[in-house]
Amino acid sequence: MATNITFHQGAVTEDERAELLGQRGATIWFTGLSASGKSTIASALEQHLLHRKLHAYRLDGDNIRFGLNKDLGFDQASRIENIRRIGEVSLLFSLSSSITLTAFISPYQSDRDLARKLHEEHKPASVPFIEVYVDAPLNVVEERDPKGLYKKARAGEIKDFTGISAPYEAPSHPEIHIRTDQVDVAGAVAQVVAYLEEKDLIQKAA
Ligand SMILES: Nc1ncnc2c1ncn2[C@@H]1O[C@H](COP(=O)(O)OS(=O)(=O)O)[C@@H](OP(=O)(O)O)[C@H]1O
Ligand SMILES: Nc1ncnc2c1ncn2[C@@H]1O[C@H](COP(=O)(O)OP(=O)(O)O)[C@@H](O)[C@H]1O
Repeated sequence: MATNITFHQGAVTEDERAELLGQRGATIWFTGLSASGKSTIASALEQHLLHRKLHAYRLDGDNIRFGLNKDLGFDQASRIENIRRIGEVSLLFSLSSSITLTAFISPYQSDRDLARKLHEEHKPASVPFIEVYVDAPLNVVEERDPKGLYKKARAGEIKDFTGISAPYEAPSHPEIHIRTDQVDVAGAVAQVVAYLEEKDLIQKAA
């Protein structure tokens, strides 16, 4: 049977992949308390990027904690392993030229730093890693409490709950700091898009 498939010699380099697909990957790592707005902002940003015809993909609890990481709970060791695996997966997505959005509490600075190191020390070329601190005070997220989890945590029905009975280490030097008690979702997305454009990670909108 005749085919018109053209075979190319040798493996595609990372530069060639970016050239062929018209975009480079990057990982945008959202971190913050439960109900701070990570998923809401990451979803809105994903939609925005897709409508600009950019490849973007969001990793969050729904597609990671119910699949790859369904063996993990919320004790410290499980959270460390959760974030370690997500760091590895996000690197692979970004190497495939996707703009990868991760939306996990990721409460420990050391774990976020490991994910960053994995991206930045990748050979032959580092992969951009953008830490986004989705920041809202505890009283605000407790007031939002969309899933009723803070109420349960206060009542002692959920143990090791971040912000109540488990720690959250706020990023000391995030690339982007979003105060979701002060900006709305559109404003938050605009903040990230402006950063991506300024760093030439995406082209400025026409
Ligand atoms: N003990 C405890 N502490 C914090 N969160 C809990 C807990 N138990 C369940 N949940 C729900 O799980 C979501 C957080 O999962 P993550 O994978 O983002 O957590 S972590 O990064 O491993 O810390 C978190 O979802 P988000 O609200 O989207 O952050 C909660 O809905
Ligand atoms: N500025 C804002 N940015 C993001 N979410 C907001 C904002 N203001 C209010 N919210 C609300 O807060 C909640 C955040 O929930 P979610 O995005 O699931 O948080 P997380 O993923 O951090 O747990 C949603 O109900 C959202 O509508």
